[in-house]
Amino acid sequence: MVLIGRWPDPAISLASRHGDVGSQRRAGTRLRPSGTAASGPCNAVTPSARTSRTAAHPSPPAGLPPLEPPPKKRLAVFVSGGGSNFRAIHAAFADGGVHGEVAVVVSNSPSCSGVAYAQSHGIPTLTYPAPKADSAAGLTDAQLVAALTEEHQADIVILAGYLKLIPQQLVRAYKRRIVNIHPALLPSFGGKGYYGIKVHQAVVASGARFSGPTIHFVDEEYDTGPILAQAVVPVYPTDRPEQLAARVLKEEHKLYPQCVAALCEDRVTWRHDGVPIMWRAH
Ligand SMILES: Nc1nc2c(c(=O)[nH]1)N[C@@H](CN(C=O)c1ccc(C(=O)N[C@@H](CCC(=O)O)C(=O)O)cc1)CN2
Ligand SMILES: NCC(=O)N[C@@H]1O[C@H](COP(=O)([O-])[O-])[C@@H](O)[C@H]1O
Repeated sequence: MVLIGRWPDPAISLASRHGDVGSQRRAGTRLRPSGTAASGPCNAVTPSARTSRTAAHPSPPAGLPPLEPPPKKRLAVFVSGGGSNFRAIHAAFADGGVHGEVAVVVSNSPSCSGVAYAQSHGIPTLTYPAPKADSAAGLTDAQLVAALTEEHQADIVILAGYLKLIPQQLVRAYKRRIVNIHPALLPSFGGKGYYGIKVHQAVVASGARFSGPTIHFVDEEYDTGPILAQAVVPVYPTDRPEQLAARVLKEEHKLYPQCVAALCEDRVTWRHDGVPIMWRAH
């Protein structure tokens, strides 16, 4: 796998910048969970972030109360099927690798295994939109926004294999706080009709030699929001779509938890022209 990233001046410290994620809810400045200034941008966080977080909890100056870590970011995760990306993110939270927690899971398919996994771990679940067959069973757009902002107090929204359009009302309520994972290198092979195996069928049919996951911020259309991170895998001319899907999915499960960690630790800033930059914890 080859990682592609932009490399502005690594000396810039993120500690003096405000991330968009979570700054709406916090008053004043707080020590970031890792307690360290970020160093250099990346499109994926290296495993060393975990050790730097351990090393970075400073002992308070004599006579002062111990520093309290900031509250964990609360995530709303949207799924439609197996939820393998949700499980990868949840596992990263469980081992303390990411300073966040899943507050609620939302699905258009209440019987999908992603919902079953959430319920087996005591995570509340919501249905949006209502399944066609039973319109009484799901939330309206307004009810969804109220549930996430008031009842569950979600800081960040994560789309993980979710197959329905996120409504304008939610996109506006969570400006620069909703991300999605797409199994191809956007802007290619994205948009309405490009989901699941259909994406990989199109990539193989095109003769492209590379593919890989894209993590992007969500706007009001499918797959057109600003790109946060990508990873690249080879596409072989002999590949069947299922083989490519498995190769890409393996990279999804590495890249998404790293991006979610950066969002939870306020290590994402925005370039003047609206391009997001993910900074590596050192
Ligand atoms: N407002 C946004 N909502 C969603 C986005 C987004 O970028 N902005 N991303 C999608 C995820 N996605 C690709 O990453 C995607 C999902 C589904 C479709 C699609 O064509 N869906 C079909 C219905 C499929 C079904 O019901 O089984 C359709 O709309 O006709 C395209 C891209 C999640 N939401
Ligand atoms: N356009 C959206 C899309 O195709 N998403 C894709 O659905 C697959 C299943 O996700 P999951 O195993 O996390 O449910 C994943 O490959 C994800 O990238």
